[in-house]
Amino acid sequence: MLRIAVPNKGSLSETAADMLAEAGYAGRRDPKTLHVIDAENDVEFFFLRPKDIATYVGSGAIDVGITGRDLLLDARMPGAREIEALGFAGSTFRFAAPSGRYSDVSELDGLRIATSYPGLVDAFLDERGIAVDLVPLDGAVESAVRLGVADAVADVVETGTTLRQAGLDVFGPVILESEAVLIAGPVDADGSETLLRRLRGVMVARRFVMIDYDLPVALLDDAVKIAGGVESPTVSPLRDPEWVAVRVMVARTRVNHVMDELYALGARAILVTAIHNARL
Ligand SMILES: Nc1ncnc2c1ncn2[C@@H]1O[C@H](COP(=O)(O)OP(=O)(O)OP(=O)(O)O)[C@@H](O)[C@H]1O
Ligand SMILES: O=P(O)(O)OC[C@H]1O[C@H](OP(=O)(O)OP(=O)(O)O)[C@H](O)[C@@H]1O
Ligand SMILES: [Mg+2]
Repeated sequence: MLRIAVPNKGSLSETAADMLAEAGYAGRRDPKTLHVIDAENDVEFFFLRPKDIATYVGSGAIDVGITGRDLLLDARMPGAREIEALGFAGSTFRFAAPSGRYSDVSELDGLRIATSYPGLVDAFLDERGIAVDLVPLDGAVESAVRLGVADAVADVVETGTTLRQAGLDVFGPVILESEAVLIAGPVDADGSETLLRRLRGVMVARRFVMIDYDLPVALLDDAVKIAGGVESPTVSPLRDPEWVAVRVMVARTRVNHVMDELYALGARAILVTAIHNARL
């Protein structure tokens, strides 16, 4: 059985569980459940703290897992590696301090830096020959400067709201662009390819919709320039020989622009439908 680690709580847990459910796996009904056997799919799930998942996977105790790229690097487990970005929980990892206090990371030498990702920050600063006094905290790191335990922080930034509310601004280079990732251990486990293919199918279904429309055949080349599909649009004849029906996948984020442009070109009966799953 393939052993899969899934975040038991925090920002990653809900979407990770949703993706696995969409991929056809059995979930858990009770948030306190730590272990689920899905015999039909020949996998078992271990619900673990996201911070610990790279440790389990890197040691080989669990075959694959869902965690954050930042958490994977923070764990510094040589046996654990990213095999696929999963397209959710996107964030950047940044240094921040009271507005205008520092402009470059080199100014941090000898200062106190609060973070809940000491492994990640240490590796980044080490590479640049900067020695700081790391203050490891569990969360709400943005308050550490105001409360006087640190001169600057290094933390997850998504919208920047938490930083702004704490009177902090980012400075220096982007330490890391992070998102949720699928990780694997030192050996390729049986069944991990199937899991990966299923999760890719779920990502396609989340990212794309299907557009169908009717179009005068003379306009087909122009229409394909607007929406070319993943490989090539499907074109079917209509009873009227001057017209064709076209079917094409479009990124969800672009769908309204594409509809506007196709309509302006002369397409009619434009219909958008959801994709529930896919294997490309
Ligand atoms: N606001 C956010 N936006 C996007 N990703 C986030 C955000 N906060 C945390 N993450 C990501 O979630 C992962 C951390 O999850 P974890 O559950 O350890 O912390 P958390 O979501 O802050 O939960 P908690 O602090 O409630 O325990 C990291 O990969 C991090 O980049
Ligand atoms: O840029 P923003 O959109 O404000 O998001 C970033 C914040 O979100 C997370 O905090 P969370 O609420 O998980 O609390 P924590 O710091 O205790 O982990 C993260 O640790 C940042 O503090
Ligand atoms: Mg948090």
